[in-house]
Amino acid sequence: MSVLIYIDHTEGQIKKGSLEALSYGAALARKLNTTAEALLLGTVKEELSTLGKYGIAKIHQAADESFNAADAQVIANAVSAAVSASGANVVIFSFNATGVAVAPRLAASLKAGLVAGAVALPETENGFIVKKTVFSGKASAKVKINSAVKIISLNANSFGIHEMGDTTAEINIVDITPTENKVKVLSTELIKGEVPLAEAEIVVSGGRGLKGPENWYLISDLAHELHGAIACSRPVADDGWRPHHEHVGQTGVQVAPNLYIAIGISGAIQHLGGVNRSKTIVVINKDADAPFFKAADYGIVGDAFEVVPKMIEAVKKLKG
Ligand SMILES: Cc1cc2nc3c(=O)[nH]c(=O)nc-3n(C[C@H](O)[C@H](O)[C@H](O)COP(=O)(O)OP(=O)(O)OC[C@H]3O[C@@H](n4cnc5c(N)ncnc54)[C@H](O)[C@@H]3O)c2cc1C
Repeated sequence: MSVLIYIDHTEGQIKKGSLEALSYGAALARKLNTTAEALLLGTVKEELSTLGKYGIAKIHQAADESFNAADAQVIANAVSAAVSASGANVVIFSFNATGVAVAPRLAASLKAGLVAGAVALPETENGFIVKKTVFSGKASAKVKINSAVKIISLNANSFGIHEMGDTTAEINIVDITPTENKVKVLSTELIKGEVPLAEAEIVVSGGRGLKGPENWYLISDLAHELHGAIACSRPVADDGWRPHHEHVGQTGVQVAPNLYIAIGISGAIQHLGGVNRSKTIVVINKDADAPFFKAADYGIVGDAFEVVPKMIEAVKKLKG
């Protein structure tokens, strides 16, 4: 019996959301009086044993390089094998693209109950009850998992990353080989020079209040100064001002940065559904009654064309 946390990675780097999942899994293991173990499929640049500082006792690694580009079904098959071998009864994923694709497949194969998008540690006094957000973050629900193996995917920024001290994790190389890929990724093209939106710590986002694509320099200049990613509301992408991969919201990319700056965006529920997991939200809008202010941590009522250049200057001054 143990808690097994799946370590997600890209380009040789462990994703920040996985560090949060490790912290969450370790806290859950302490609550259940058991051990926290982690699973890495493929290879990363980091020294794995240092992940002990998040409270992880043991890391199982299946180091076959082809896992680095495996599809969700292959990963689910491998995690399933690791769960059987380690005897884990709780499996934790990040609620990101990998978690969304892999966790349900694993649940089906293990006949396990899954709660996707958890926001707190489970209550374990009377069963195993997990709190999650529903209706695009407008409400929360408590879900009881009754199956022997339980799977949770954790919403970003809902638990935090917690270091426990300089403990070293034991590394256990496991003999799990990838099953055959049903699909094959022939090539991937990374957009160069841009901070990837879904992983960004800071996102600067613009809406129809910017009036047109010719004014987008306000968004890109601020994003550049803050080393942030650029995003937009859906109508901005629909009107062709910006590419669709930058559109955030219920029907676009879901983001959970430390800082989300919304400029000239009204704050419609469909937009908020994709950004309300951000740690800090700053809203700049000339309409004091814009709904976005209700979701904001900080708000500036003002004209973007006056406020944003001043912000850019202030950031430059701070950096200088
Ligand atoms: C099924 C469905 C799914 C949808 N999915 C999404 C989604 O995923 N993402 C999404 O974003 N939308 C989505 N929408 C659209 C959503 O309902 C809103 O229409 C959209 O978010 C509004 O975009 P906006 O805030 O940029 O524009 P507007 O609603 O036009 O708001 C512009 C804002 O800019 C402010 N403003 C104007 N001038 C200035 C200025 N000079 N300085 C500062 N502020 C200024 C205004 O006060 C206003 O608040 C969806 C809609 C539907 C029906």
